[in-house]
Amino acid sequence: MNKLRIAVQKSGRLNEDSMRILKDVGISIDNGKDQLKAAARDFPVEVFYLRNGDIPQYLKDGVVDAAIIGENVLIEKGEGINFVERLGFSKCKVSIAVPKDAKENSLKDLAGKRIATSYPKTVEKFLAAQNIEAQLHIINGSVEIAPNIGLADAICDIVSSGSTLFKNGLKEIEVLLKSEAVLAVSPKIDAERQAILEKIQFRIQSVLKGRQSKYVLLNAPNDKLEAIINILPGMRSPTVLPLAQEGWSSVHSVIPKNQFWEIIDELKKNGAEGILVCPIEKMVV
Ligand SMILES: Nc1ncnc2c1ncn2[C@@H]1O[C@H](COP(=O)(O)OP(=O)(O)OP(=O)(O)O)[C@@H](O)[C@H]1O
Ligand SMILES: O=P(O)(O)OC[C@H]1O[C@H](OP(=O)(O)OP(=O)(O)O)[C@H](O)[C@@H]1O
Ligand SMILES: [Mg+2]
Repeated sequence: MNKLRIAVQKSGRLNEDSMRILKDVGISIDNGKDQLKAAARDFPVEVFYLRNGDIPQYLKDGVVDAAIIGENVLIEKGEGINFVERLGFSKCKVSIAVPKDAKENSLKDLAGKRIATSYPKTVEKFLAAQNIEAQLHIINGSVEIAPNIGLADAICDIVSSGSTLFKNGLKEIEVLLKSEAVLAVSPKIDAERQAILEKIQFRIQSVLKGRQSKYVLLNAPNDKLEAIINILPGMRSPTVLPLAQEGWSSVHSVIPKNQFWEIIDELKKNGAEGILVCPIEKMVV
């Protein structure tokens, strides 16, 4: 049987979360990064450890069938490569920034100026869409230093917390795109490997849904049940079980993680007691 070849970043910001999600979907790899290629123990998958920036070309050539990669890199270098799943980690923006006291405040102000970036195609596309011509200086790292050393008037690079911009005395003036890690697929993938990929994709979806949810258990007096059930969404509807103590019930439900505190406050206000909250490993709906 052919194995699905998945590329992940060898080392860097995507590596740890990529390996974790593979492990969570049942793809365990014995020996890691020292080998550039490793077979999974219990699934028809081979993992290739590559530089993030090289992965789009491997996907185009069909040397790997799928990859975990930043959407920003696909946009820059991965024309014709689709992704099938957003993975919820390595969230960042690709933004243009200028020195904080500069008079430039928008993309239009950059006409004729020098922009240092590792994302030349992305910048060119955005400038062209607004009929702006600027000079691009392509550099591979430490882009934020360029204005301070007189190399450029502006930069275009990844922004996450904004602390690198702040430390280098820069201000963001335009967000070109938002990015996160995605599961990308080679246009050359064959049917057999596509079927393996679909299995993995299904498993990833249940892991991601689990990560976005919490399992809640609570006790409530029976006369408060209706109000409490109205607060709780549940997968279909909450489970209600009688407690040994008469007049009381135990209520179980699944709630979205991002509404967690609001829901807990409401539950308490409406008479819930002994609230327990548990993580959900996987959720198949
Ligand atoms: N500060 C950040 N916060 C969140 N995500 C980030 C951040 N910096 C980079 N990323 C995301 O992680 C990806 C990998 O970044 P990283 O700096 O580890 O690798 P790289 O140097 O761009 O690539 P290579 O593997 O080719 O050396 C980026 O393409 C982006 O999607
Ligand atoms: O907004 P922040 O949270 O400060 O993150 C942004 C910084 O993170 C990335 O650099 P990284 O640390 O990956 O170093 P690199 O340039 O060597 O890739 C990116 O290139 C920015 O410089
Ligand atoms: Mg980086």
